Formats: sequence, structure tokens, C-alpha cells
Amino acid sequence: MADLTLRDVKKSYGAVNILHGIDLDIKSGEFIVFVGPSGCGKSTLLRSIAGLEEITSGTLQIAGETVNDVPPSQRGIAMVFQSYALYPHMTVYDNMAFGMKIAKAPKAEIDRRVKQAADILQLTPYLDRLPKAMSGGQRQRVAIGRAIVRNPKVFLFDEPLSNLDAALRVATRIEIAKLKESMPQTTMIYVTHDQVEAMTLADRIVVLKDGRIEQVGTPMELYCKPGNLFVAQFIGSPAMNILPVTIERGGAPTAVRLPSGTVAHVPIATPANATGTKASFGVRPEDLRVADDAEGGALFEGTVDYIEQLGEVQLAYIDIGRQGEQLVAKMPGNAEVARGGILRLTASPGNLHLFDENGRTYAVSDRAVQAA
Ligand SMILES: Nc1ncnc2c1ncn2[C@@H]1O[C@H](COP(=O)(O)OP(=O)(O)OP(=O)(O)O)[C@@H](O)[C@H]1O
Repeated sequence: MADLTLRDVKKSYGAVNILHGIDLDIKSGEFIVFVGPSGCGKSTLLRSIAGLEEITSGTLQIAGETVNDVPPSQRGIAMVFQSYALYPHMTVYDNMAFGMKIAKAPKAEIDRRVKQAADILQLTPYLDRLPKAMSGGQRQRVAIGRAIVRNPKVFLFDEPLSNLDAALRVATRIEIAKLKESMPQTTMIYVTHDQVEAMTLADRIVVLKDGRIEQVGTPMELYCKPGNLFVAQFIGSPAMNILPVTIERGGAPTAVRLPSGTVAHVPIATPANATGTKASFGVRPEDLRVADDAEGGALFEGTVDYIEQLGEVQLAYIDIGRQGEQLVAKMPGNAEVARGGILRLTASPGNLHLFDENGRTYAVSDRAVQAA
């Protein structure tokens, strides 16, 4: 059981600032995932929590205790790395027992904990094997087992699945989700590049960019209500379509002029003085559908430039504007879409997004939705 509190945490390497004042509250037992583009500081933040990096300023508390100056081994944390970091000459059992042996724990207690962890991770048949006689997925389970044995308050994972092939990633991801269920008291923090891991494992996702937090929220909050353009385009695959628009009339709903010249009524409230300003209009590829003739005006009309057929779905790249604007639409794999054909597309008003000149979301209000 451990809450974590980060207050104005900064980290520099020499003159280079990497983390610019991170404020974050993590509740005991939460599964938190850090995501963000390469180099944004995810690993640095995780390693700072672990104590493997010393923070330059700010406060880091674990279970109410300020741990800025507490060495990693005394923080009650365990970390699982991408590279497994197993001892090649030791059996699975000895790898898992090693930390407790060093800590001079009683033999019977070590044995009980190793066997319990092996049971959770289905490693019991492999306890006498050496790591080289195991698959990548099994080795990563040993690395996780070694961390479980230490009974940590906080479990840290640094891209633990990125060395595994696609099928093993899926299987091990499910193992980690089940592991979380079997350890509901343990706080877990997980760094990944993988959207699916972030969406499926996280209670809350922390989106980082250039050493700053862009947004913290549940996976569905980030997907449905991204706070800004960056989060809107970072969460979801393929990325949300973004088009430059002008606000024709602020209010609720808001009238926006699309690049094609079409005026769309978006059920999002904007202030009256937004009239005439530039904005960004967003719609996710999966929210676009072919407009029904009976439905009246389509939002977009364009020529299919390219199609990527993925089986279950196909991605249609559609030229829609005079300035070369292109939309991606995710459509059923069996939909009749032809390269060079004309498509008329629309989306439910509730699935439209609007961002101000600075990239911040104009929030959907109930009043605006009713008015649309
Ligand atoms: N020891 C170091 N000395 C100097 N700069 C460093 C050091 N470690 C990391 N950095 C820099 O800090 C920045 C953040 O690195 P970090 O590894 O935390 O990013 P990340 O978000 O985890 O990236 P990735 O997703 O590629 O692993 C990068 O610009 C990196 O070059």
C-alpha cells in the first residue's frame, strides 16, 4: 500500500533540463502508465521515482515519506526492465530468490515467496532451468517474479514487453493485467510506447511531452475528451484527423468553416468573441462514416487517394481540400471503396472536436449538445 506524491519534480543533466516540474498524485493500488514521444522523459521520471536518478529539485514522497535522499533499496520499490537483467548462471529459482538471500531473509520464507510468485506467473515447472533455456516471454516472467518476491509497495515497469514478438507481447500483457488483479494493494507504474498496453492496462494514463505533463486521465477520458491537440493526436491510432478551420460564429453550437468551404455546426460551446478566430477541427478516423443521402449535407466530400486494406478494416486516405488536406477514414474491411472514387463522409456531432488557436480543447457542454 503506497501513495506517491510528486511536487515540482525537476531533473537536469548539467545545463539540460529534462523534467520541468512534475506534479502528480498517484493513489495506492493504482496502475499508472506513462506515455509520450521518444525522449520526453518517461524513463527519467520512472528512474527518479526508483531512486536510480537523483532529482535536481522538488519533492518525491512514497507512502507519506519524503524519499529524495533515500537509496533505491530502501524505497520499497521493485523495477522490471526491458532487458530482463537475469543472472545467466543462476537457475530461475535462484534468480528469484537472490534479492531475499542478499537481504538475509530466512530460507523457509524465501522458499515460500519464490514458490508463490512462481505459481502466480506459471513458472513452477521451470524453477530449475537456466534463463538461456527459456523463451523471451518466460524470461520476462522470471524478471517480474523476482520483483514480486520482494513484496514491493510500488512496482515499476520500464517497457517490459518491448523485446518480445507480437504474440508474446499480447500473452505477457494479459499476464501483467492478471498480476495487477492478484496484487490489488500494489501501486504500479508502467512506461510504454505501446498504445494498446497503455489503454488496456492503465487505471490512469499520464501523457508527457518535453518533460511536462500534458494530461492525466483514464484511458477513455483521454480518448473521448483530450485536453489539447497534442493528446488528441497522441492517443488513438491512426491519429485523429485535424483540419484548420475558421470559427464563423462562436456560441453553442459553434459554426465553423471547413477547408472545403462547407460550414459545419459543431455541438461545442465557444465564446462569442471566438468568432473569426482560427481553430482546429478534429475527427477520429473511426468516427467517420459514409453519409447517407437521406441525411442531408455531408461534412466532407473527397477523392480516395489510397487504401490500406487490413482485413477487418480498411484505411481510406481521402483528398478533401483545395490545399491538399487529407483525411483518414477507418471503414469496415468489406465496404466498397475504390481508389479514385468519390466519398461523402460525415460523423455524429458528439464525436467532433474543436481546439482553440493555442491548441486547447473547447469543452463540450450539455447546453451545446442540446442546442445542436
Ligand atoms: N544520463 C543522461 N545524460 C544526459 N541526458 C540524458 C541522460 N539520460 C537521458 N538523457 C536525455 O533525457 C531525455 C529524456 O530521456 P528518457 O530516456 O527519459 O526519455 P523517454 O521518454 O524514456 O524516451 P524513450 O521513449 O526513447 O525511451 C532525452 O533527451 C535523453 O537524451
